[in-house]
Amino acid sequence: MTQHTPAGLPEKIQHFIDGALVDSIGGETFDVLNPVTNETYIQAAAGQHADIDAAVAAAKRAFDEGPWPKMLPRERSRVLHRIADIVESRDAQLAELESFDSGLPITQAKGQARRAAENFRFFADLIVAQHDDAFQVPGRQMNYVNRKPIGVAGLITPWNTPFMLESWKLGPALATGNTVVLKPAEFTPLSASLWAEIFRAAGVPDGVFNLVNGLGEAAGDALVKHPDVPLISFTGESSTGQLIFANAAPHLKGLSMELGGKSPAVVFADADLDSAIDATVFGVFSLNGERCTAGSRILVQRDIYDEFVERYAERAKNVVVGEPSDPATEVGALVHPEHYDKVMSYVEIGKQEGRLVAGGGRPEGFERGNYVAPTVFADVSPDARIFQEEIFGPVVAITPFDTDEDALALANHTKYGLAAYIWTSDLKRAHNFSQSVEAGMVWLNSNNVRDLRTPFGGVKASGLGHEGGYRSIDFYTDQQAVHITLNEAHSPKFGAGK
Ligand SMILES: NC(=O)c1ccc[n+]([C@@H]2O[C@H](COP(=O)([O-])OP(=O)(O)OC[C@H]3O[C@@H](n4cnc5c(N)ncnc54)[C@H](O)[C@@H]3O)[C@@H](O)[C@H]2O)c1
Ligand SMILES: O=C/C=C/C=C(\O)C(=O)O
Repeated sequence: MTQHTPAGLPEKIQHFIDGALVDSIGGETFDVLNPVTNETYIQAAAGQHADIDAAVAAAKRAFDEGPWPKMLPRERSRVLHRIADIVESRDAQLAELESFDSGLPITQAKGQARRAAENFRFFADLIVAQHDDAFQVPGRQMNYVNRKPIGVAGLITPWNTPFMLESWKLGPALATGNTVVLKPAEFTPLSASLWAEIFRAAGVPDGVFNLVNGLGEAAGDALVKHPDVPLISFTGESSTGQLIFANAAPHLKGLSMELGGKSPAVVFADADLDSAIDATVFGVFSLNGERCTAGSRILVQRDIYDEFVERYAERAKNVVVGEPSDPATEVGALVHPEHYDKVMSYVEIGKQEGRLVAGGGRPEGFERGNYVAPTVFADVSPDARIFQEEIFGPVVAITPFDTDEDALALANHTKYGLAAYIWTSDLKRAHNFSQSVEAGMVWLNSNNVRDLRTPFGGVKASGLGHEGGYRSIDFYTDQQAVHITLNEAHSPKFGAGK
């Protein structure tokens, strides 16, 4: 298998601080691996405390002294629209880079930049239309809300769909007038470099957007602990989220946490089975299974269980595993050998815990690279590790249930609460189930499609707060309440005598 290498790879990956591409102050670098060969294909600057200090200082200066937070919404909006236009025009290039760096199939990497662009457009339009609350108490007082950017936002992002997930934070943080320091995931730093070029070309002032690459324990940790960074928006594993929560506590920072998941797809006997199978196969094998909202536990009503398992396993065996740049590929290479080892360890655990009906290891004909055959375990008990723990790869657990109550209990029997998918032709059941299932997002008889303006987030160990649309605007702004007395007659007159 020959791998297609995208044109225009940079020589190295640098930080972008105060409008300039720079190496780490101490010259530290780390290796970035190609997931198809596991060879180092590029070096990236490894940010340390001092690099984060420099980036935060630039962002703080740009916030305190620069034009960005003070610009008229109309002016900032124009810049954001220019960003969107450039991002959109680079969809094909971005898809190639993303697929090469992360191992995502090229067909699934395509369109992500367009989605990111749409997100910028939404916030560009919203800040122009934005109005805030005012509460009148006639003849007595007036109260209104002053919405203000907060300062330097620290954005920490994961390696699955990196560019798009970065855009979910960059769009609203910048639209509302904050300045930012982005620390992208170390497994996939390539696409984030594009932001530097894009923001520069769109006319974003120096220091407004800063990028520091590096490991979570060094660059990420320094950003979280920096006293001049009042906001941290984090997407990643729940365990990392817990650590960040603790590290941010001494500063009482604003936190938005989009964390892991082990989302149930519940298939009732009255479901449209063809559509349910299409969606549940896509739900865990798209994006290589490296998807926070993956439907990685499928709960199937007993009456249709055997048929479902049989049909599902057949489909999984037919999913095309291949080189990420091949347009026929449906599942590519996992992002990194460390992650591959983790996923493979769960495949072995699954063989002890469930009945293997598809996959179960490396697909035939793949001697190198992080390839895992789409793997399906049936008859998985609810206390099994592969039912409870996020695998984040092309591995799914199927479990039977009898009644609606059983289905709900199984769906909620996990520490996570990100997404839930429900398949039934009974609408009342679907809506009742949605009300009781512990999930931040529910899809009813639906594939994983959604509008980016809706709130995105999880409950329980899957997160804290929501991103998307107005929720993001609220996170990235202070809403200062201003109160005015209109009539002194109603004011207390302490000490003025009777
Ligand atoms: N809920 C969501 O919106 C959503 C979306 C995508 C991914 N995810 C989750 O992300 C995880 C996969 O991503 P990952 O493996 O990159 O997650 P991760 O937690 O390992 O890393 C995420 C980011 O945090 C940084 N980091 C690591 N340790 C840190 C520390 N001590 N201080 C500060 N930063 C630190 C990393 O360098 C990286 O940039 C999965 O659990 C997945 O479910 C959630
Ligand atoms: O892993 C997270 C990626 C999810 C993508 C979406 O939910 C989306 O594009 O709406």
